[in-house]
Amino acid sequence: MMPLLEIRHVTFTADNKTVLDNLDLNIQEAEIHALIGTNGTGKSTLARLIMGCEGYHINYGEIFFAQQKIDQYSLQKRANLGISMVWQEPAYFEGISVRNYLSLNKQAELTQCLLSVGLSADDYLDRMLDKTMSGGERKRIELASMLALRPRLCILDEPVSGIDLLTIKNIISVIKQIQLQGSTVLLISHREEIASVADKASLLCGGKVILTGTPEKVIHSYKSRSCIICDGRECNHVNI
Ligand SMILES: Nc1ncnc2c1ncn2[C@@H]1O[C@H](COP(=O)(O)OP(=O)(O)OP(=O)(O)O)[C@@H](O)[C@H]1O
Repeated sequence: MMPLLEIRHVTFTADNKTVLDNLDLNIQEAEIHALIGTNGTGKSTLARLIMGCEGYHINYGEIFFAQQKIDQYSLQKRANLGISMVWQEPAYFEGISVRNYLSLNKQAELTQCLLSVGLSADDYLDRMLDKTMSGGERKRIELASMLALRPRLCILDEPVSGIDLLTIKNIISVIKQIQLQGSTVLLISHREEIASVADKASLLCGGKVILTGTPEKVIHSYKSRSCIICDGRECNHVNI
């Protein structure tokens, strides 16, 4: 089966530093694929390269989405193909209410979307997504927007950072719900309880994907071989 997202031999250099080095990664349609790796190994950088963010152009390699080569496409064109992301740091949207941001017509759907992330429609629908809302609240609403938007590929970068412990269970079920609604999910997370909801996982180290397998296998390898040793600069694990 052809993967939905295919990253072939991607190299990315920033400030004379090779962040991603001949990286390969395949993500199959409808799977939740967790991407694991220590701080600074390039997980968010890879997400930005897939999205097509400003300043993020691959130096070498190719990125295919649904069999189209997308690595030269603009962010907008990729978004139109159905690639969407919840950022590690949730954004502010001045002048936009939660109701408009979620842009669903039916009140019942809006209510359900917010309930999924543990928020009440009565309290939140008419609030603004600006500085009057906390980071965790904005993050939850961004996650709810994936349920509303139903993108073909949903990239979640550390979906529970800033989320309180009591809400983490809701977020895990939202990730599963996003998949059930038909999205493929690239799930970036350090946290075992989050990564273990995935169908498959990949371990990033030294700018490369060095292992792909079940989340259990990849988490075990990550913990026992401790990528902290190589600190993302020089990988001792390439020969796993
Ligand atoms: N535009 C850029 N300019 C300079 N350095 C960059 C740029 N983009 C990424 N980097 C560097 O690439 C490395 C990887 O960063 P990235 O944020 O992708 O790591 P990460 O794996 O997502 O880390 P974390 O788990 O801490 O979120 C970092 O050392 C970062 O400073």
